[in-house]
Amino acid sequence: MDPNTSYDVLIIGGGPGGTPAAMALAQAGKRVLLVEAGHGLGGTCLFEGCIPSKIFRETAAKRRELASLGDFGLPLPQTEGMSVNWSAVQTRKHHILSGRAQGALAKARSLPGLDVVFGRARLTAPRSAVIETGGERREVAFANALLATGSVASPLPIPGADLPGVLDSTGLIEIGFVPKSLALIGGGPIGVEMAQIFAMLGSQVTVLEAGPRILGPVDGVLAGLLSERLRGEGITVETGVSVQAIEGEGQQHTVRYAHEGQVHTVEAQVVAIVAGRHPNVDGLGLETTAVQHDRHGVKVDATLQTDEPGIYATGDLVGNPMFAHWATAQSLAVARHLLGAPAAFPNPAHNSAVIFSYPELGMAGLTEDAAHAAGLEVAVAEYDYRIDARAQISGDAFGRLRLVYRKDDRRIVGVHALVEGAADLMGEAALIVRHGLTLEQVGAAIHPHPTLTEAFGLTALGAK
Ligand SMILES: Cc1cc2nc3c(=O)[nH]c(=O)nc-3n(C[C@H](O)[C@H](O)[C@H](O)COP(=O)(O)OP(=O)(O)OC[C@H]3O[C@@H](n4cnc5c(N)ncnc54)[C@H](O)[C@@H]3O)c2cc1C
Ligand SMILES: NC(=O)c1ccc[n+]([C@@H]2O[C@H](COP(=O)([O-])OP(=O)(O)OC[C@H]3O[C@@H](n4cnc5c(N)ncnc54)[C@H](O)[C@@H]3O)[C@@H](O)[C@H]2O)c1
Repeated sequence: MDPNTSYDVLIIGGGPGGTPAAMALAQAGKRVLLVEAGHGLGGTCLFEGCIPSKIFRETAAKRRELASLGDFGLPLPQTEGMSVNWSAVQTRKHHILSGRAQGALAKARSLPGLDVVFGRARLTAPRSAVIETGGERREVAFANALLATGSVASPLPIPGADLPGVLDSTGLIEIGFVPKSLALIGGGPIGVEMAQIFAMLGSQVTVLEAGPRILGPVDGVLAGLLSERLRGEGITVETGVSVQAIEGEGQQHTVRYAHEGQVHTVEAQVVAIVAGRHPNVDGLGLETTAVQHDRHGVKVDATLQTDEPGIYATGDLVGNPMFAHWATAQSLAVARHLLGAPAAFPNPAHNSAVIFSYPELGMAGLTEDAAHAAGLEVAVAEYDYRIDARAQISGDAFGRLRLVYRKDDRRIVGVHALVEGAADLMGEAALIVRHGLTLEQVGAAIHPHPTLTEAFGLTALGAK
């Protein structure tokens, strides 16, 4: 075999589902080809998702903080209606993104066994692929492949969805101004995060959600509290709607939707469709292999192997859950598996995540509903962050902690926290559910005072 065109492992997609496996396999001595269609390593998470959206949130949160400084004995003049230098925010974003992409590429290029190629890969048979870069074509053979091409925004089949001024989440990440008004179609993690970011920056925001509530799969009590918070901050949240059409052009749009049998309209300068994402299989050449997929994702077994022996898939391409850290955990597990090492494939019952709403909503393990659906007999111990010392000191004593535990052995199977700072509580939460700690074990740990994490011990000790 030609060593220039033949690889131990071909990895398609340089996001969190592809790059970690590429590096781990190359570090272990495998000859690996990593192909990325974009212009840098990092995927949706780095260029259009996790990182840029949190960069925007940081600016929005700082603006909000400045506006509340008077409550902390620091009255500043003219914080009300403070303008936002949006081009400076976008420049800061580009700076962070390019620095991170350069760092990832430098690390990848330092590994002798790893070839990184920027181009589009397409499978041509179960053990071969073609890579197209500009006008050039290169054919490669491989022993194993990992497909990690992620997901793309799902379009809405309604009139006006393809109007030039109607954006998806990538369009919002690239937007050149803070809109006066913004209508978001979809109240999932993207809709909620964007709603609060732009509302904090001064936009008049409407969220139109088809389901009975925003953030359908998360803890219902916390989603309800967050929904109240959004409404209290002037965001219009409509649930149970059926969006019918988008009209308008340039800077003025009208969204028509039905709600409880009545037709309503909302006017907005910018409309964004953020109604879910689906696996990115287009042009991947899956039809030349036995790999099977449907609209939810590529079919895989417990070792993330597809129906084509030797070809694996990870991350958003496999479907829900769609999180960067989940994609990375899968990627590293596939690498270990291919190296013949014991691999712990990630278990959804142990996943953790944070919705970067305001306040943050963190979750690890099962919700109460998911535990019941799994046939577990569970109870919930709750803590109200209004009485919490740290939350009171921070000036935002709002939110709830909910520990879902099994009634038989008092093991905690789910941790759900809505409080500003919840993101940093999820490390402990992930360990609690991953290792099945009991209420008594968590209660016995000494949590420092005054911190938000104290609530874990207090809630565990106070459970019936
Ligand atoms: C607005 C937004 C905010 C988000 N925020 C968070 C967050 O805060 N936390 C979190 O955990 N998750 C977040 N996510 C989800 C997260 O971005 C994804 O779950 C994660 O990026 C999935 O990683 P992946 O590697 O599977 O796919 P991707 O990151 O999408 O990477 C796939 C890569 O494959 C490349 N590719 C596609 N086709 C080909 C081809 N034929 N040849 C070569 N390369 C190809 C693409 O260019 C892309 O770089 C967010 C997503 C969005 C859209
Ligand atoms: N902080 C994070 O970890 C984070 C942040 C953003 C996105 N993400 C990930 O990215 C993925 C995509 O996020 P998303 O929010 O687009 O998807 P989602 O599928 O999680 O939510 C989409 C929402 O849109 C609603 N919807 C669907 N069709 C609709 C319609 N016609 N009209 C109105 N509402 C409609 C759905 O009911 C749902 O509530 C998610 O899987 C999520 O895990 C994660």
